[in-house]
Amino acid sequence: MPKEYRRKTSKDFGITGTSVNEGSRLERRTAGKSSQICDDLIHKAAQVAQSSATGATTVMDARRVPQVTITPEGGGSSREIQQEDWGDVVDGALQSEDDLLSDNESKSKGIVTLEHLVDAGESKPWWKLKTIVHWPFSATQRRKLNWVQLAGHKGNFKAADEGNILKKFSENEMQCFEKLRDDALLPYVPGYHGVVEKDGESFLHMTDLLANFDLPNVMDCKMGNEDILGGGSLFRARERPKPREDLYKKMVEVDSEGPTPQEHSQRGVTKPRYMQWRETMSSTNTLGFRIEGIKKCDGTCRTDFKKTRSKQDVIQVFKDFVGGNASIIKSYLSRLTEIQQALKMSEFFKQHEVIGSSLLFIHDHTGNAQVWIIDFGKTTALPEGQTLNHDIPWQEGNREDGYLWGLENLLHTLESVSIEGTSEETFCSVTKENSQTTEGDGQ
Ligand SMILES: Nc1ncnc2c1ncn2[C@@H]1O[C@H](COP(=O)(O)OP(=O)(O)OP(=O)(O)O)[C@@H](O)[C@H]1O
Ligand SMILES: O=P(O)(O)O[C@@H]1[C@H](O)[C@H](O)[C@@H](OP(=O)(O)O)[C@H](OP(=O)(O)O)[C@H]1O
Repeated sequence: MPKEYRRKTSKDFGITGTSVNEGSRLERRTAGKSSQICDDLIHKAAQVAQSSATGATTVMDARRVPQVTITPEGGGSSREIQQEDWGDVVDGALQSEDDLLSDNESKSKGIVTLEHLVDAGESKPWWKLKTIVHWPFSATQRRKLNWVQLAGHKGNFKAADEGNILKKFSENEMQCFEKLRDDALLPYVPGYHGVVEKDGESFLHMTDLLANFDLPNVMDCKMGNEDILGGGSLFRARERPKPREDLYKKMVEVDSEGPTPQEHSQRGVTKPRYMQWRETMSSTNTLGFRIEGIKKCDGTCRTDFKKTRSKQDVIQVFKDFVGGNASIIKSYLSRLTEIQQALKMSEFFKQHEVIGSSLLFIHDHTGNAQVWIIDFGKTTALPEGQTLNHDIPWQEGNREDGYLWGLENLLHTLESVSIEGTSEETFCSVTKENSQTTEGDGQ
């Protein structure tokens, strides 16, 4: 099932939020081998329901890996996760949409060429606009776009009119954009221009954040944690998840000792297990954010940050990303502080579990440096009257996403970059090869 359809249905999962735990902070643990993590999870799972380790933590404190229990659909009592839950091969029908293997080759790792959906036929009404009346689209505007996509699947985005892009439709994301129209976060999210439909396929029409930059440097930082059993993707795979070979291969590529003996023998890893492993290997569990990918102005791209975990590692990546430019770091810090303030004022943020969202950092040689909040595909509204803190640890049922905790750590990390200073400045010269748009395709 295509990802967009999976997303479309996510609102229908009947997510039942329970009381928000305002209380304790748990220490997150930075574990070594993921096999140890898995064992540890199983041993510690019994403590989850009553997990009440108390004590204030400072922002940069490492926290404990969230414990996992598997909750039957429709509520009911939780049970502890068992080794076989991770490794159970399910016969017959697929148990979850995430059991479907995703094609790793289709994951975007940097520069992509965005195609237009349009056909040359001027007389045909290819575009049916749902929420905007006028589509200012002429043949001369139909350029292919050399674009930067640091996460998600290739093909999720299409070129649109000048300065805009189309993203495959997701109900969650559309609802978020609609609500964000009147929210304090509006200046920090891509401009949203409605839903566009063509041949039964829908897209979100939004601002291309790269459009005002010249040879942009781009970084995607994924914020917060997955809600292991909540509105996030693991929710969909919680019941007897099926081991996936593609995830097993991705795990082995990073750490051959990552899989447990059972996972090795079945050559499969379930999605919840993989996602937890991802969080533990990267800085998500220790800092509340992780770097997903970077594209630099020289055209080079990196998405191999799965093991970038310590604060010092992250500092190093940021230093390299800004190429020694202290004023860029200063601009980023100031923009992040604004975002932090806006988040604290935002009604939307209070009422939503923000999962899998990223901060997109963009700067260029002119000194222009901005940060935006992107990707609301897995962001879900809480039940009426419920709100989140976003800075307390996740526990089953509390749906806390750790977003503000991650942001605070991100600010501290950038402050450290600023204090430590940067070595030498590097600049990019404009070349035809890495300029953003290519010639019109004549359609
Ligand atoms: N409005 C935008 N302007 C410029 N670049 C964007 C914009 N939205 C997304 N991107 C780029 O596309 C990448 C993927 O975006 P996004 O996370 O929204 O896609 P996705 O398909 O929902 O990803 P995932 O499957 O990981 O959730 C980002 O890392 C960024 O490089
Ligand atoms: O970053 P990685 O290591 O490549 O791992 C992917 C990443 O965690 C994505 O967020 C996730 O998509 P969702 O967020 O949509 O769940 C995808 O699941 P998928 O393989 O089921 O698409 C994972 O494979």
